[in-house]
Amino acid sequence: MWRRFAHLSLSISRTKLQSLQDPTVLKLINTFSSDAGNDGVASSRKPFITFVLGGPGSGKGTQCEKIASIFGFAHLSAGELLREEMSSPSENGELIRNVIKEGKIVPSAITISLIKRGINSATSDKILIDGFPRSEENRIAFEKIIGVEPDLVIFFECPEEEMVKRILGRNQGRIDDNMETIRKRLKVFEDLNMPVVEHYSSKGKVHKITATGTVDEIFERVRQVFASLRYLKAFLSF
Ligand SMILES: Nc1ncnc2c1ncn2[C@@H]1O[C@H](COP(=O)(O)OP(=O)(O)O)[C@@H](O)[C@H]1O
Ligand SMILES: Nc1ccn([C@@H]2O[C@H](COP(=O)(O)OP(=O)(O)O)[C@@H](O)[C@H]2O)c(=O)n1
Ligand SMILES: [Mg+2]
Repeated sequence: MWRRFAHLSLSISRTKLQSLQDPTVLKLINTFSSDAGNDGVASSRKPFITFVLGGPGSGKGTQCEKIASIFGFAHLSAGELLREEMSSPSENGELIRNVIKEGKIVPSAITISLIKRGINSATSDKILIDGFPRSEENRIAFEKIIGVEPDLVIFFECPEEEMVKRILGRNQGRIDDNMETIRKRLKVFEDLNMPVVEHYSSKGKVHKITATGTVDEIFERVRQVFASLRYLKAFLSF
């Protein structure tokens, strides 16, 4: 069982922290103080899990790399893990290829087993899970198998035409970066991924980031969210 993540070995009192009146900090105090321990991953300590969501091409991967390098998070991209699995001699390779080519969602059991392996081998207990959960089915299966909810959800909001422009300029040779698959991915995003964003919004876990502008302008918005985590960390021993 994971130990309480920030098991209240506070250097100052909870009351004093709450007197700071910063809504992000208050939300995180509640998050850190709740015991969501489970045996879903093989760590004695519950990792701090951030889901990073947004439409295809909204800049999730780009921003995650910066968050990882500046704030010391491990970055697990669900799409990247699936592409690696697809290219390895895996029994699921053909299935994954067909699903990705169609812009659909790979069965949760496959994706979650890759994520679980990633969490277990991560060198940081702060984890970014990029591009997951992509559907309510993904979300419910993760919460059941891993046994925790995310501590934080970042949602990149970006207009469709900007996402399409970025994907078409990405040039990574991906089998799904063509106009026919992009259309399907945008529809899957609206139909299946937005309900996940709405679910976590209703739980007060979502930080919505306007994902237009330069990479650095967007990162400045992201940085503020993570800077408040770091600020909180100064008061908590974890
Ligand atoms: N703010 C931005 N402005 C212009 N291009 C961007 C921006 N952020 C990312 N890109 C580029 O857009 C493409 C998609 O970004 P990526 O991070 O792969 O998005 P996602 O992971 O959400 O699909 C990449 O080629 C990336 O370099
Ligand atoms: N949780 C996930 C994540 C990705 N995928 C598949 O992998 C594809 C690429 O995901 P990705 O996250 O790399 O794509 P981008 O949003 O980064 O462009 C998706 O369109 C899905 O087909 C999935 O099935 N389940
Ligand atoms: Mg990506």
